[in-house]
Parts: sequence; structure tokens; C-alpha cells
Amino acid sequence: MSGHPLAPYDACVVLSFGGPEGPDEVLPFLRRVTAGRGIPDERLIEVGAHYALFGGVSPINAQNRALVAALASEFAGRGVDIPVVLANRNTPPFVEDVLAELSPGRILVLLTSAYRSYSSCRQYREDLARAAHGHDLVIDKIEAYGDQPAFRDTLARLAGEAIDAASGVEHVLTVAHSIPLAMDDASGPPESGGNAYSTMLAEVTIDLGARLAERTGVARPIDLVFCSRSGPPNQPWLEPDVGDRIEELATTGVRRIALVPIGFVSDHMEVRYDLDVQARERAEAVEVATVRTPTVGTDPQFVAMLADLALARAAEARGEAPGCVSATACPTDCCRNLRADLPALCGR
Ligand SMILES: CC1=C(CCC(=O)O)c2cc3nc(cc4[nH]c(cc5[nH]c(cc1n2)c(C)c5CCC(=O)O)c(CCC(=O)O)c4C)C(CCC(=O)O)=C3C
Ligand SMILES: [Fe+2]
Repeated sequence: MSGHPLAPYDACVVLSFGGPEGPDEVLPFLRRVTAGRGIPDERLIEVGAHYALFGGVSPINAQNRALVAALASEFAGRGVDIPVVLANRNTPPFVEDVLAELSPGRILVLLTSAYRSYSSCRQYREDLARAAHGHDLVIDKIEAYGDQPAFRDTLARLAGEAIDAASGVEHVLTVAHSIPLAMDDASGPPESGGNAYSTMLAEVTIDLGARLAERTGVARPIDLVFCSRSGPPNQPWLEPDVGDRIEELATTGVRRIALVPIGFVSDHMEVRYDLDVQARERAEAVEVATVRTPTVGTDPQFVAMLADLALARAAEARGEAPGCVSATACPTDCCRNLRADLPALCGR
């Protein structure tokens, strides 16, 4: 057994959503994402058009490759030189292929989503179970990090700098991906009553308000909104929608709003299109200016936090710090799959 600080892990996998990297990849990607999900065809055509606006290339894979490189170099600085590799749910490199390549071995997984819900956590755990099947792999995962102080501090610093640079911001909206209300109800450990997704986001919003007031010297009103709703119109999803809230604020005389994407870790399509194009257009129509602040991306503080969590999980796996990280691991029924009962890895 090697003595590096990430032992007993042989590799670190950054697991993400994936996105198309050319016009021919858009439709297969969308079909894969929405298979069996009851997303109306009109929505698929509409979303396909968003990607077309960017030449059929989502920025997400390049951003994740940059995160992998940043994390590998952070690890190298701490004496760790195991492979750090990207794996995706919906586009190559597919998680099935990556895990087959790494077998046999012991793997630590980091997700590119910070919050608990079926879409942002459990579905990835199901992907891992399916992909690891038949291989000689032991897989652990870092827990949802949306409530980590370093994550919140990174967001506050980046948002504070952007707000100061823009001047005149009167109101702050934190933004996250909407999900069906039924999915939010089932989010998190059942014993804590569900709604972990919206609860974590609400907590980050309140915390960010306090941090921003301190950093910028101005206490601004702040509230949480959602973007990227899909699914059939009669199915309730988390609200308010970012565009609707901007219009409502406009009627009260607000003219300058900061949009802080707390629900995403990089500036991928849901940010570049849904916020930078769509929400901005709706704001301009009611004479509101929007200032979109950066996601955490490869910010050194965020990368260092991921490395800290990885090292803490490794220490625990070696038996040096029992329960220090996995104490918050997902219990069996965490973020329940409402459609099927599929096996999931990395539970308690
Ligand atoms: C919570 C959440 C996150 C954040 C956590 C995380 O980051 O994982 C997220 C991320 C992302 N979602 C993305 C893209 C899409 N999501 C869709 C559909 C859906 N997302 C949902 C939820 C989430 N999604 C849900 C409940 C659906 C309905 C279908 C279903 O129940 O599964 C659809 C189908 C068309 C549509 O309906 O919009 C697309 C194309 C991309 C890639 C962007 C790029 O290409 O840069 C990323 C990072
Ligand atoms: Fe999505």
C-alpha cells in the first residue's frame, strides 16, 4: 500500500453531467438526458436551439477538464500523484467506460453539483452502481458540499467583487436549477423530513446576504429564484422563476439586479443561456440591468476545499478519523428515485 495522502484511493473521478461538443452531438445528448422523463418535444426543440446558438458546443466539458487539471495540480502540491479523471453521465467520457478502465481499484468520486437532490446526487450514485457492476471496484464519494463555509466564502468573494465593479446594484437574486416539487420533497435523508435541496439553497442565500453585506458594506435585499424549468406545464416545479421575479421587482422600481448562480459550479449552458441570454432579455424588456456574477469554476479556494474534503475522506477510509466526513453520507432512502427503485452506491 502506498503512503500518499489520498491512500487508499488509486484514482479520483470527477463525475459530471456532460454536454455536446459539436452540432451532431446535440440531439443524441438531449435524447439521452430526457429518455423516459416525460419532457415534451417542444421543450427538446427549444433547448436544441439554445445549443445551436453556441455552435452546438456546451462549455461544460471544457470547464470540467479545467477543474480536473486544477485539482490534479492542487493534489500534486500536496504530494498526491494518482490519476484525476473526468467521467460524465450523458456524453463521453462515459462513466461506464471510465470505471471499466480503472478496475480493479479503489476510487474517490467528486460530483460537480453541490446540493442534495435526485438529479444532483442520487442519480449520480445510480450511475456509479450501474457502471461499477461486474468490476472489482470500491467507490466512495465526497458529500454534498453546498453547506461548506469555503464554498460559501468563494461565492461571496466572487459575487462581492462583481457587485462592487458594477456599482448601483439594488437587489441580489441567488439562482439555482428548478426541480419538480415532488423531487424537492424527496430530497435529503428521509429522517430529516425532505426538501434538502431547497433548504440548502435557502440557507446559502441567507448566509450569502450576510457575507455580501460585510464585504461590500451595503446590506441589499436578497432572495432565491430558479431557472431552467422543464417538464410538462401541469407539473409543479420550484418557483419563482428568475424572469418572473425580475419583472415583479421592476414594478417596485428596482433597476439593477445581481444574479448569483449558487446552484452551479461552472458557467455552463444553464448559466450562459438561461441567465446571460434569456433572463437578461426579460430584464431588458422591463428596463432592468442584470449583473451576472461568476460561478466558483476553478477558483483556487474552491479547488483547495475539494482537495481538503478528499484528503479528509481518505484519512477516514484509512481509519484515522472515523466518521469525520462520511457522518453526513446518504442513508438508504436519501433523495429517493420516484420512478424506479434502482441500486445506488456510496450510501451509508
Ligand atoms: C438539479 C439539476 C442540475 C444541477 C446539478 C448538476 O449540475 O448536475 C442540473 C444540471 C444540468 N442540466 C443540464 C442540462 C439539461 N437538464 C435537463 C433536464 C433536467 N435537469 C434537471 C435538474 C438539474 N439539472 C431536471 C429535474 C431535469 C428534467 C429531466 C429530469 O428529470 O432529469 C435537460 C433536458 C432538457 C430540459 O428539460 O431542459 C438538459 C439539456 C446541464 C448541462 C448544461 C450544459 O450543457 O452546459 C447541467 C449541468
Ligand atoms: Fe438539468
